[in-house]
Amino acid sequence: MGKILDGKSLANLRAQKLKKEVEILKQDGINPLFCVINIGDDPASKVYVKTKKRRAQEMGIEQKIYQLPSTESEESVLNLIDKLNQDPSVHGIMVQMPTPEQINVNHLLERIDPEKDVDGLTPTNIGHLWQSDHFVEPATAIGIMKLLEHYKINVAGKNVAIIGRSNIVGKPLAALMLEKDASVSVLHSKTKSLSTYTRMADIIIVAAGQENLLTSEMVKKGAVVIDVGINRVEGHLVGDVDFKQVLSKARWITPVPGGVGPLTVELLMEQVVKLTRRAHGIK
Ligand SMILES: Nc1nc(=O)c2c([nH]1)NC[C@@H]1CN(c3ccc(C(=O)N[C@@H](CCC(=O)O)C(=O)O)cc3)C=[N+]21
Repeated sequence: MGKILDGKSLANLRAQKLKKEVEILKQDGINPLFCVINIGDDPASKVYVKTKKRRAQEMGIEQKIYQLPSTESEESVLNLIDKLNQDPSVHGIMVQMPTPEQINVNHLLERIDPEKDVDGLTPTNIGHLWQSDHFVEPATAIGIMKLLEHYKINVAGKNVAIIGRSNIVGKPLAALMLEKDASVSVLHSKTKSLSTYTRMADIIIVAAGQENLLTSEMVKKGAVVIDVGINRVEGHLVGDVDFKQVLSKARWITPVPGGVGPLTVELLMEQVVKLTRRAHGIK
């Protein structure tokens, strides 16, 4: 029987420390300010934005939400980003994904000042990530690394299988795993035999957005399984892993909810504070 990697508890533990850091900054007259741009009315995005807002409030971080209509032009979002880049009271900017189809998200990311890039997704910061010289990292990917570290799960020399090649999870996680000396396979919808890779893997990360994608036959006994999936099924949340079955085969597994999700939000808050300190030349 596997054990639970409790992302929610780790997020709360880290939040206690972060809250104190924010208090100290505020005593020095520095108020961390985080701006979220949400374009359109994707219901999942609205939930995430609200979750972040609540978390920011708990931390004493100010968050401004720019809710734009689904018809907003790319040009006008670029103008908003320029304005936030130039505003010295703004420490962090993020664009909630996905964006509507008239908008090329890469154009938006290119425009964000890398020093205000809370998500670590600007081309500059992705370059830094692959050069192993980074100061902000995509939140989900770094959250997973912190979770493994907290439970003393070493990745060096391990076979790591990542299912999903997104710019926000799969690719940056591959960079972070390589940096820690893992042997990484990045798998995706065109991979011929997923289980060939996953059965060899000591650590499996599933970030594909497909319910029950990872079943117990695909998992080596004693493996570590990290579920990044968020699927709403009949009003409740499930991940990409057949949790019940895989729990009995794995040594460690993350639940959904209460696994990677809360850590993603916590790491975003930490990056806001990190960028705030950096902007003010602290440490
Ligand atoms: N630019 C950008 N950066 C992101 O980091 C980003 C994004 N776009 N677009 C969407 C994804 C998804 N994401 C989540 C955040 C919180 C939970 C979370 O808090 N999940 C809770 C449950 C929340 C609920 O009940 O709905 C949990 O798993 O326990 C999940 C997923 C951030 N994302």
